[in-house]
Amino acid sequence: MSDKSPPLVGVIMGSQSDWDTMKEAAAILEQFGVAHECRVVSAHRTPDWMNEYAKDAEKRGLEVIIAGAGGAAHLPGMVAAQTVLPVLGVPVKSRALQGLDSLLSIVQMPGGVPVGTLAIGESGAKNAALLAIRILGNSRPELRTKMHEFCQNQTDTVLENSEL
Ligand SMILES: Nc1c(C(=O)O)ncn1[C@@H]1O[C@H](COP(=O)(O)O)[C@@H](O)[C@H]1O
Repeated sequence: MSDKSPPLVGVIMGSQSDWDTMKEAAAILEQFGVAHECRVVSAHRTPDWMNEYAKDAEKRGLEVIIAGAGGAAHLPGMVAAQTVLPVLGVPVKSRALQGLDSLLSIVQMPGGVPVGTLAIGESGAKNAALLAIRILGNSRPELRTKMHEFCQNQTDTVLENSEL
């Protein structure tokens, strides 16, 4: 994003082909004015880069990592294994199995290595960003206020359009 402040949220994904899904997370972070970075990082294809990214994240000032991947989606879990930052996993919809493979790869972590797993696809990406902002909002009153406004607007919009 154009903001020069250091990123608080890292949005990473296994492939450029995941961007159509993961851009929903970036859009929400943009909307709330949360400094973030978006990177392609793959446990399978760029394992050394993934290790470096996960290990450096905390000292670079990141506070939450959103990791999206499809198919054999090992990225969120492998990143969570190498950082104590909260990791939110987004199962990207796969062509062969519609994302069920991605979901099961991300959600069944062994006890001791948590990944907060979201829904498959774009809703999951959007909610991952909203959850990241709720986490950041615990210590940032301005984000807490914006989250109250977001929820109120959402409710108002539904109520205004409730007559069919
Ligand atoms: N699941 C992973 C990982 C990983 O977990 O490290 N790296 C790439 N991929 C996934 O492979 C799918 C197909 O990738 P391509 O479209 O590049 O062939 C993507 O959804 C990506 O997340």
